[in-house]
Amino acid sequence: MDIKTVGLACDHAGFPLKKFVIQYLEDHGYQYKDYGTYSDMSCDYPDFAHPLAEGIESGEVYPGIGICGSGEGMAITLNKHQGVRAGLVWSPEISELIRQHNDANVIVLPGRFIDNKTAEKILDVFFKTAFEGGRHQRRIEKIPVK
Ligand SMILES: O=C(CO)[C@H](O)[C@H](O)[C@H](O)COP(=O)(O)O
Repeated sequence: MDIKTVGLACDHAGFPLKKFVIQYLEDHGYQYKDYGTYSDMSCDYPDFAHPLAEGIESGEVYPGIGICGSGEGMAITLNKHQGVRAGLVWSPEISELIRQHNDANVIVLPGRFIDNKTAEKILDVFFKTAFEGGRHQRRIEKIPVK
């Protein structure tokens, strides 16, 4: 994938894993923009998911990484935006598939259910995997609500 500035968003439950992800991005030389939250104080994931989605839709960031406890709240909110294809990922295999088949522009991680090592493997695969196009292009074109 053609990485520009990586967009980040999390809630309090995703904050510990986001700190690890930021270190990962810095270690690999990736630029990033962090839409918050910036601590583990209890907060509401939509307040950070919507700004990330808007950053994806405007082209300010690509790709995005969303993190909350289960990943579900982030994924549900991000996918309300027509320009976002966010995939919830818990294994490297799913990470590969959301790029190959779904051309996901945001990866969502369940911060309370994966460890740092697994997150690292998931991100390695996400960043290096290309969209396959073909039949999958036809399918993603049918996703937006007319
Ligand atoms: O959105 C979620 C669940 O679908 C996330 O996992 C949240 O991080 C979680 O709900 C936060 O829970 P908490 O009890 O308020 O810490």
